[in-house]
Amino acid sequence: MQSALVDISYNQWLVALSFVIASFASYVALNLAKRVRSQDKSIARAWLVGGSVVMGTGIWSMHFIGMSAVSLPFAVGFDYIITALSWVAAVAVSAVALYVAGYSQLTISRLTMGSLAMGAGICTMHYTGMASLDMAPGIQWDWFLIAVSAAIAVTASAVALLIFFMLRDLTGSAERNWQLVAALVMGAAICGMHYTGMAAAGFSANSVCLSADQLSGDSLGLLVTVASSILLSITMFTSTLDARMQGKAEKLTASLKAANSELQQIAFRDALTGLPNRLLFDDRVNSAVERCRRDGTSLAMLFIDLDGFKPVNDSFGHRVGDEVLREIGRRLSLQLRATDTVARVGGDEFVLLREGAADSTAIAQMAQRLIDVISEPMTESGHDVRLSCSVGIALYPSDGPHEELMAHADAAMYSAKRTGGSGYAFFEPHMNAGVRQQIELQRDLRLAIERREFELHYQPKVNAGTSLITGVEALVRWRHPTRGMLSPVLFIPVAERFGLIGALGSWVIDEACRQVAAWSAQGMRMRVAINLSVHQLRQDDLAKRISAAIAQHKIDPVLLTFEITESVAMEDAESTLQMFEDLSRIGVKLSIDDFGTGYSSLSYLRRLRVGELKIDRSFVQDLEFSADARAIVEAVIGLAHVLGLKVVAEGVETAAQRDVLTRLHCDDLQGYLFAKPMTPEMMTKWVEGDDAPGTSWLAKLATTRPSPLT
Ligand SMILES: Nc1nc2c(ncn2[C@@H]2O[C@H](COP(=O)(O)O[C@H]3[C@@H](O)[C@H](n4cnc5c(=O)[nH]c(N)nc54)O[C@@H]3COP(=O)(O)O)[C@@H](O)[C@H]2O)c(=O)[nH]1
Repeated sequence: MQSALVDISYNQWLVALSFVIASFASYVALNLAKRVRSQDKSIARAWLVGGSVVMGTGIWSMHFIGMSAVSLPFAVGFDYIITALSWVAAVAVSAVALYVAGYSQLTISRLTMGSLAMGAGICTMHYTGMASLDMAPGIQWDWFLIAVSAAIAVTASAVALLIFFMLRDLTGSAERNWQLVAALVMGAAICGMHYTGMAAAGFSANSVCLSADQLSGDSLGLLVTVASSILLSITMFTSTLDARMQGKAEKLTASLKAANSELQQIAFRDALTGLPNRLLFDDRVNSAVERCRRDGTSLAMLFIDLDGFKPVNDSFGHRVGDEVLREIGRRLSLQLRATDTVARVGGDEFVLLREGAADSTAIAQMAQRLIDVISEPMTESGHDVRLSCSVGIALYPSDGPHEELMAHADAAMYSAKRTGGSGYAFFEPHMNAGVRQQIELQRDLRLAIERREFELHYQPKVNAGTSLITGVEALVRWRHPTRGMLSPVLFIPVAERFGLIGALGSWVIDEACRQVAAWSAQGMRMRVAINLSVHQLRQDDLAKRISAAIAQHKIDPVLLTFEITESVAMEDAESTLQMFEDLSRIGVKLSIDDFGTGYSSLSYLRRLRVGELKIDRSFVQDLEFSADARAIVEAVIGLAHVLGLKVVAEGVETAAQRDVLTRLHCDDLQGYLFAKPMTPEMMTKWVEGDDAPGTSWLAKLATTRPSPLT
């Protein structure tokens, strides 16, 4: 027979306190849930363990304070062991919650399993906690309210998980505000479960609490509140600090990653097309060759050179040319298989590497496909462009060691070009003759740059009217250890092709400056003209390098003239204009070499800050016999004078040529008639010539003299 139940009343302050603790614990729990998602697995694990203890303690204290809020008409106390077990249950619930929160996605099954496990844990904690009140007679339970409290526990857990996953994408104050709202909702849900659970318990009026002598006392609730609040606050502080540090570390890692990929992009990518550059391509070839050796497979290298790109660049301008190259890069990329690599290795040159090249028929089909896609018309900046390409193919291992593969593919490409372009050719040994020589020359050239095997020779220019020397042109020679003195015609193109012209050109500039300084020291104020190749002209720091050499040798910049061929000056008008501006700003003079072989426009010439035109040797040679050549030279001289430019005729070999040029008012003359290029020592003697040594550096050439040959 059941006895009458006592009316349970609650201390409202403690109820309110239990709500605050529940909300605080929820707020901290939401913070901790983010920490267990740390990238660093060991940090995540540490937060899971520590977080479960703290969060469990927080929830448990709420429950404990809630139990203490009940006022019963008899003394109560809590069984030590059972109370400790209820704490263990709270920690276990927290571990489940944090574990589920650690997943990157909340699936239905995770939500269901997680909330059921958490609900079960909360109920276990609560009812174990209730069981720590050892009552006689026992507590009379209202099973309906128990079921409701269990439902609230499961629902509150589900809501907590959902809220956490929803909050994850928020940042800053929005995140903090919503976290607070969510914590209050969760606090209310936890209290709802707890007090429903409490309402399910009925105590007989004649009950005695057998554990009254164990955990008890009025200040116990306060003690638990203070202890758990301190614990929660410390955890909250640590977690916030960790989040900040991790945020900073993540930002640092992200910016390091970005800087790294930017560096990679610069180092290994062609800036214009974004394709791999020569460096990256060589690296891929090395790896591919390794695989071929290991697996006994083969690979193909296709060298693709555009037919007709230069006229497009010249007529439509550099910007359209760039767009065309980008489009070609894109078209080639679309033809790639996952293991292929395509790179841009020169102005209009691309190379494609195909691993596991099955047979030559398949490769030929591929080459034809590349030609077809490149030949498709394109419209760039309103200009219709139609190009084609020549493709040279070299296979590994059949076409030789991999160091020579690109040169062989290149040679095959030239062979395809020679037969009219828009076609492909497989490498054949007879194509190799020139290639091998170029490779050897390139190798020797690298050593020569290190060993300084070069010399500058100087050829005078004389005034057509007075025959006074007006300056000299510096011409480089290579004293090859076995082949003797080599002409720049042989090695300058190789230096340009293999990227060595920068180093060689810098040496020439430095040596010419040194010689100007040496002549100055001897009392000879000699003007020296230096040739610049296209690659040098496109070096951003060219003006800086020249300035540095001028400063180092302490010479007057006006004594230096830089000669750039007309076709190079025309190739990229905008950047040429810019570079000429930069060079004239440092005080050096500029001259257009081989004039008449390119297609300069008058307006362009006016904008270029040049002071001199050099008429190409081919016109000079025809002067004696061709009226046309005379007419052209006369027109060029007239035009140059109108523009305020000095005219130099190069390649003057006969007295008759000299006389015609003098009659046409050409300013200066240069050629074998006066002297061949010579060493600086010979040049000094030649200059001093008939005059008493050291009296004057001006050699008055009344008649042509036999020239010292090199
Ligand atoms: N980028 C650089 N180019 C350079 C440098 N040094 C030379 N060069 C270029 O190499 C080309 C060949 O030069 P070189 O063999 O020295 O021939 C020069 C003269 O020897 C030759 N010349 C001079 N007078 C006559 C002549 O009466 N007849 C004749 N058949 N040849 C003659 O002409 C060359 C000079 O030409 P140019 O430069 O156009 O004034 C040549 O293109 C050089 O420019 C270098 O350091 N860097």
